[in-house]
Amino acid sequence: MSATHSEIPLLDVSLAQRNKAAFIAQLREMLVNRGFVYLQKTPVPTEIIDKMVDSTAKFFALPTDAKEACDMNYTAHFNGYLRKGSVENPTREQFNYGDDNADPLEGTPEYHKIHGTTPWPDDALFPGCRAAMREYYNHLKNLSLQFTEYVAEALGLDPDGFEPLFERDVSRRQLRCKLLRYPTCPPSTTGFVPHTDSNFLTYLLQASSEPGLEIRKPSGEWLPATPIPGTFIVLVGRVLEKVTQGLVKAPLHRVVSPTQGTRYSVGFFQGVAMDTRIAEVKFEFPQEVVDMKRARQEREGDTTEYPVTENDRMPAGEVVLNFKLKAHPLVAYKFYPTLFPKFYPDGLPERYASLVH
Ligand SMILES: O=C(O)CCC(=O)C(=O)O
Ligand SMILES: [Fe+2]
Repeated sequence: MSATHSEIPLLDVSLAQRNKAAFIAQLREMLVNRGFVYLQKTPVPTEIIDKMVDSTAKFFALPTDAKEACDMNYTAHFNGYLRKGSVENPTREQFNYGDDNADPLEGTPEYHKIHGTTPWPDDALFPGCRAAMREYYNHLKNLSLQFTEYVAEALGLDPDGFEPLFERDVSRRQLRCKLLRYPTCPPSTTGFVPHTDSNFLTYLLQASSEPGLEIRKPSGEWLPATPIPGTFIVLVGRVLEKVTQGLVKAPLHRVVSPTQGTRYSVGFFQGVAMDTRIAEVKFEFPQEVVDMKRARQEREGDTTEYPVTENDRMPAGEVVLNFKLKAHPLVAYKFYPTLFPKFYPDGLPERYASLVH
């Protein structure tokens, strides 16, 4: 079943230049009432998107040993290739990359190591891979900087209202690109389990025509997030939900594997500064927006509260690192020896022992 047009909130980003007030009003309605938006007519040029779509398929088509030469377990930074077969990725393959000029600064806390270089494929095997992906990253970075201002305005803050959450040095922002490949599977095979994103905002490019992404509606039904060429789906993450006390909600979403063809997607994940402690950041939102939230909560019977948790008192980078160390035992073993025993008191799980080298 495909989604009806009215269920897909399409936002024309070029409207911001022509009629800012109308644009902000539309964005506010979409953010508060849905938690996701399809952006169309963004400043990201079509040829940059096309090149990224092409590069994504080409990366995964590399021989296995070329992909494994970029294994995520070769660096401390959770960038690189992740073969299928792990608990979080039973069927899909993944490649993560971040900023190439981002190795941790001397004397910073250990969790600053989450930010760093990427093991790229050999340029002789895939000429131009890194350049095309870097170009896409830079465009998405600019989009995220601009869109964050729009989100602040839509929620009644000044355009730079969310700045206290982010790294002051724009070159050290917590941004990561994640390429995904979902192969053909039997009907109803999970490609990625239902989850909410943990970050601030996610900008998702569906890089093929195969369906599969679904977003849960408040009624509990799953809405197919049909791929629409030239659009990015922006999903609210849990940090944004938390710092707005639920003015905007992080939508639950999942991927059902394709039953024919191959599905590709590219997520661009925007996180807050590594040293930000969510509990220490406070915003004042106008009554008008708070009233929209109340109306939505009443409609949906939503009584969620947002108490301060232990994680909210910790630096955001430490929260991310703890989560990643649980998912990547070999990286914990090789690069975080002082933290390793806390997460793996019985040592490295058996199936990883053969991979230590
Ligand atoms: O592949 C997709 O379209 C979505 C992936 C996703 O939700 C995620 O990796 O967080
Ligand atoms: Fe997600």
